[in-house]
Amino acid sequence: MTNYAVEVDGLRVVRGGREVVRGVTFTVPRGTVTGLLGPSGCGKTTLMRAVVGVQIVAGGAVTVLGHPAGSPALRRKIGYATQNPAIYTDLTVTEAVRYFAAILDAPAADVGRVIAEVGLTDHAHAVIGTLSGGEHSRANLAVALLGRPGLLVLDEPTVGLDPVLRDSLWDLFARLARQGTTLLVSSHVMDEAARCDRLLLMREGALLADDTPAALRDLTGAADLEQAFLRLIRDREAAIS
Ligand SMILES: Nc1ncnc2c1ncn2[C@@H]1O[C@H](COP(=O)(O)OP(=O)(O)OP(=O)(O)O)[C@@H](O)[C@H]1O
Repeated sequence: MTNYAVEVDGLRVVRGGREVVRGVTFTVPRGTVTGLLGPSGCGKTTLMRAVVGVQIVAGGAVTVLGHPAGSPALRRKIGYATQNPAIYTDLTVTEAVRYFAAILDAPAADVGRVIAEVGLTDHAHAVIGTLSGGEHSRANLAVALLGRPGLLVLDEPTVGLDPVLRDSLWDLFARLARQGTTLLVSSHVMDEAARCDRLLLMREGALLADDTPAALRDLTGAADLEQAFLRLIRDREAAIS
């Protein structure tokens, strides 16, 4: 068994006639939280879609938990929470999570567990359409946790959450990683980068860096990761011109 949950080699993706992922290569070690960071439109969602196996790719290879991305063998091994919650708004949180648990063949006890893990126990019987944006996206995240998938791919799971909730979700991600789950989490909030074991910094469809937060600070001499990212961009642009 390889030590990597995700292996991406020379991935290229064309969308709307434009190459939006341009020959990206990286690995994600098992049992870690890897942050995928970069400005809006840099290709984070597209890269995640390729890992989940729902993106047509123009070139390269994506291997997930030892199988080619999109293989039927991976169907229950990946939890994917998209940016736009895909959960029925006319059901209660418990009804919706129970519905997906049945589809995924997840144990019945998982329903209460995942609702508690995203901090929605007090809203378990609220209709999803009446929840706030942050609660709605946490209900969506709960579905991704069903069945304890080996890989969680979470697209901006903390958008719209207050700092306390964001902090508790990052605690949850770290706890899941300690239990052996691998997490690939996108964000464009740089202060969340410090909570990751490894960072993939993306810009304009290419990877600027693939390292630990500490190594990125050392490499750039920057005090915080936002500055480190800006310095990497500046150095890259200076090298090109
Ligand atoms: N369905 C689509 N058709 C054509 N182009 C698309 C499509 N979806 C995304 N793109 C383009 O692909 C590029 C990468 O988009 P992507 O959604 O992967 O970026 P992102 O980094 O996730 O952005 P954000 O942080 O805003 O979600 C963008 O230039 C976007 O305009």
